[in-house]
Amino acid sequence: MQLTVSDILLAALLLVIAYFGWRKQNYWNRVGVPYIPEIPVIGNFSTIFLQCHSTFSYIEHIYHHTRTRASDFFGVNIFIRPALVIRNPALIKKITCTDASLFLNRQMCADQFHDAIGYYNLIMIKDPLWKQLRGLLSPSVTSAKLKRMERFIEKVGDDMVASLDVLPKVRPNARETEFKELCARFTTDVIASTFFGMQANSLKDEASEFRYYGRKIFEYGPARGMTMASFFFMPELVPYLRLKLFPRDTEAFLKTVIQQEIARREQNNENRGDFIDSMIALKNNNATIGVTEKIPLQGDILVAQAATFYMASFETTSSVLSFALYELTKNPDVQARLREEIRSMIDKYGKIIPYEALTNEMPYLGMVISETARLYPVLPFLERQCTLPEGVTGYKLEPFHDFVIPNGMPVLIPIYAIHRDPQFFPNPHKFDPERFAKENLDQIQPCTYMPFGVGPRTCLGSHFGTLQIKVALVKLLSKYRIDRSSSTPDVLTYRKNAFTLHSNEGLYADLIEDSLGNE
Ligand code: HEM
Repeated sequence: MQLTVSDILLAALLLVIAYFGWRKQNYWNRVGVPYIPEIPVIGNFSTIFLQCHSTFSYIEHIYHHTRTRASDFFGVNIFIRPALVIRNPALIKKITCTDASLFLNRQMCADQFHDAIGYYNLIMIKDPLWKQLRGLLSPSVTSAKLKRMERFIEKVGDDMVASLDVLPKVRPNARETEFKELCARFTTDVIASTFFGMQANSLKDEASEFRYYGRKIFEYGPARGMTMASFFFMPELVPYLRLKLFPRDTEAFLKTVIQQEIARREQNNENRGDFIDSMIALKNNNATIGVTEKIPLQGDILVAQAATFYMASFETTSSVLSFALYELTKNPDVQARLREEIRSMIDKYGKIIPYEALTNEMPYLGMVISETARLYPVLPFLERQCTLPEGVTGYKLEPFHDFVIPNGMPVLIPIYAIHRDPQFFPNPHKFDPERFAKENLDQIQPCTYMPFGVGPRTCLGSHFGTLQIKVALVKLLSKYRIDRSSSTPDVLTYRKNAFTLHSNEGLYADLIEDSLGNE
């Protein structure tokens, strides 16, 4: 038999693949950490990358795997890179809070040179630039700023109810709607109005540009799905493939509208006290980030901040809001109690419930939202990367284990699986807002409830997101009671090609006119 050059090359390639496969499998064996067996070389997340499984179901599967369920943590391989998944809440606390300074970064990363908007933003950027940027952006979401935004959110809430009022009736006083699209339109209009001072009109106009381009960010067809998976699972590939965090046309749209708005306000000397004004102030004060090289917050870098707040805001908030409405549909007792609370506030304050009352006087509303965010966390896992000072090669996990996390290793915190673990939340699949009643809060262990993340890198918009959900629920439930419709799904399954929690099923319900308080 004669061997050709291509036979020899193929054999050599297979040998290299087999060697890497063996080394990877061997890594977790060598360091004595339980691990999830995988397809050699391709790693544990290949089926996610190829969009065969939902990330959420897969994370839950490996979390309860017989090989790992008794351990504080276990190993997985993200293609050829070993990563650690942490199960033990005390260890999560140690890594994300006590020793947070060594785990400030996420491993996902955009291309610094060809994707300024994807790279220079709070979600992707690495410390120390992250700390500087967070310090500059935090003042734009203080409670004083949120209080000022409330009237704009109320206005969008009224638009949302008006958009329901014109739906065709399926029975006298009953209309049917689908909550996912409704909520995405609500949160799109809110972020455009409150942060950018613009009318997105997505509740009124199906062809709204804001909604069209926003939808494209989270619409994961095969190409976009793999692009997003590369940011998470293979960040090294991102610069080579020139991948961009935002779809190109969405980026162009956001760039144009944000730059035009900045220019318009500067020309007219207009100040609305919103996010765009904060961006203008940063630019005019010559704010910079960077240690040796100072990078001015101007041009694309300024746009990057507005664009990522837009991305981080509308999908997350609408996800929690739509699942809350779905659970209220399925749990009429919870809904009745919540409507009673809303009725008492309307009796006290009238139709516009002040910011302070929404925040401090509606405990049941807060409990319903907290329980929704437990059962339906937006992300499957949080991720961090071990980043040690020069000269230090490893982070010791003692007294938990003698394993030492090497510099650069990704660490995953499987929040979806932890939130649904009966050890931490008895009867975990039951929607039970009582878990978050004041008298029950001490039963929730630290670092078992993390819908907004944990530690210094936690969500910057958690209060803003919660406020939007509160306003929307109050507006909708003061006018309508929600009933099951013939299309309300009993059980939900999750999309395989999404990194945020998305049901395959539409969240349909009947809206029954049943106004609280005087019209
Ligand atoms: C209910 C709605 C929301 C949920 C459930 C949510 C959830 C999250 C989660 C889980 C993280 C990762 C935290 C971590 O790694 O520890 C995050 C980060 C972030 N979120 Fe949210 N989010 C919501 C709304 C918002 C809103 C409205 C905004 C903006 C106005 C926003 C802006 C951000 C930003 C900028 C980060 C990155 C923070 C950093 O790395 O410093 N989020 N969010």
